[in-house]
Amino acid sequence: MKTLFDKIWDSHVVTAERAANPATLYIDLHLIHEVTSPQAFTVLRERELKVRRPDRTLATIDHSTPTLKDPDGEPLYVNEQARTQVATLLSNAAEHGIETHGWDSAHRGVVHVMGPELGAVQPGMTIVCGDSHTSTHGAFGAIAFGIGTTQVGHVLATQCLLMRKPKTMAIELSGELAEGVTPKDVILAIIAEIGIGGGTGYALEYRGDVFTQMGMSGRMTVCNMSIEAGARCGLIAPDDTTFEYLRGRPHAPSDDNGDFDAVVEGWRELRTDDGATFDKVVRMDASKIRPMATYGTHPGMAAPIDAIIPTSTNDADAKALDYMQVKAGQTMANQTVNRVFVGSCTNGRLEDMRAAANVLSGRQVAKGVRMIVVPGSEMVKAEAEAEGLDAIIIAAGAEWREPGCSMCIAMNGDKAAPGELVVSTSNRNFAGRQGPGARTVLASPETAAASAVAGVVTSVAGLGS
Ligand SMILES: CC(C)[C@H](C(=O)O)[C@@H](O)C(=O)O
Ligand code: SF4
Repeated sequence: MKTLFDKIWDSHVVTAERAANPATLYIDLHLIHEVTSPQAFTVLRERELKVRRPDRTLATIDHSTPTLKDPDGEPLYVNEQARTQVATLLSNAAEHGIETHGWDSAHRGVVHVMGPELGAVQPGMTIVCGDSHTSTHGAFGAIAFGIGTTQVGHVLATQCLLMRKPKTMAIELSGELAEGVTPKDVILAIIAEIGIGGGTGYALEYRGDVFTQMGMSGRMTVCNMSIEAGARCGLIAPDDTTFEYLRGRPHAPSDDNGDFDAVVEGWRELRTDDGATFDKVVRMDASKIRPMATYGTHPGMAAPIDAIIPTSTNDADAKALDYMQVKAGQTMANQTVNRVFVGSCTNGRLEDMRAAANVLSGRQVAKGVRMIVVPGSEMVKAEAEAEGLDAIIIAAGAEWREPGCSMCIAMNGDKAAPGELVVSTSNRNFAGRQGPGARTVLASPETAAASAVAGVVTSVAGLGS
């Protein structure tokens, strides 16, 4: 009897872990972007090595790409460094024959949005990327984790990675979600419960009806933030929702002649066997989860929007409250909002755009609030526009931008001013993440849009009708 994680791990071990030596793990898919790959390609060049499996490598540009273009359609780079970083990725990938989604691709986007959209991410795979939020892809029942630039080089050269096997942790949610509670609220509640170090050393498996009832978008939101609980990867067993999402996508197994269904039969084995044991089990009651917001400077400092901010028990937490200009005993509800960002690999998918547009429809962004909505990929942008979501968002007074990481990390110039409070659908609220001195409040797209309308932090319910 095995857990899902163990099944996938065992089927990818090339050489086993022995006392001093980590296991050698075969990697099925290597995603690359402009920030963490340049150095790795330089090393490859110095050693006169080739990319071992260009066909298992997929490149995109996302972090340093501007979300505004000039009237001629040329991207407005924030500086030369950003332009060079993007150009370097494009030339490295071309030189090594890697499928690349640059400015001219209808599939360009944040790496963790576009990879799944292409159907490149599949159940049972091992997936890496020089990016901590690679955990996102665990939503497909894959072992997916972030690696450093040195390891990016190793994988480019060998398609393998040295790694020690993590322990396994089940996160079991029972009961049903209350109305208005979203996948983002679920993962924020989980991180608030287990803490930002709670998952360290573990691979998480999210279990229970709450997750099986989520669409792929919601599952990706949850798995995306596994790393914020300290776990390098988090998985959800694949099921019909997963298989139907993948059917017909460009990189998925062909749907001709019943081929896809034959592959699905194998994928159905990818679940934790009844009676298999985890190293640790965390149980939570899903019905108690409420719309969440962060109040501090890490994602574990999260609570229901109208819950009292707890008194700090250590200096770091006290400093975080100071930075956020909030006090223990207050709530996040009704804190004045300056900016709203909807986007990122956590909440930049079509469902998230719909959620934001749904709240904004027939309403106006409050005076003094600047809201930008950034689709996670060109596909998300095109699909959202086909549904008319851009028109709703623009009519409400928000900006509709080009796809990319944007204000999630503020590397491309999209940032908040010092002291500004940003309600953001991204995954990290670290001090300065969205610009020096900027204060980030993590929340769902629904809460972000409602807060934009109200001008203060609020859930959708708080807007009234
Ligand atoms: C730039 C990249 C290495 C980084 C990551 O690893 O996650 C970024 O995507 C982030 O979200 O902080
Ligand atoms: S959207 Fe944010 S979290 Fe995701 S890859 Fe980009 S910078 Fe990292």
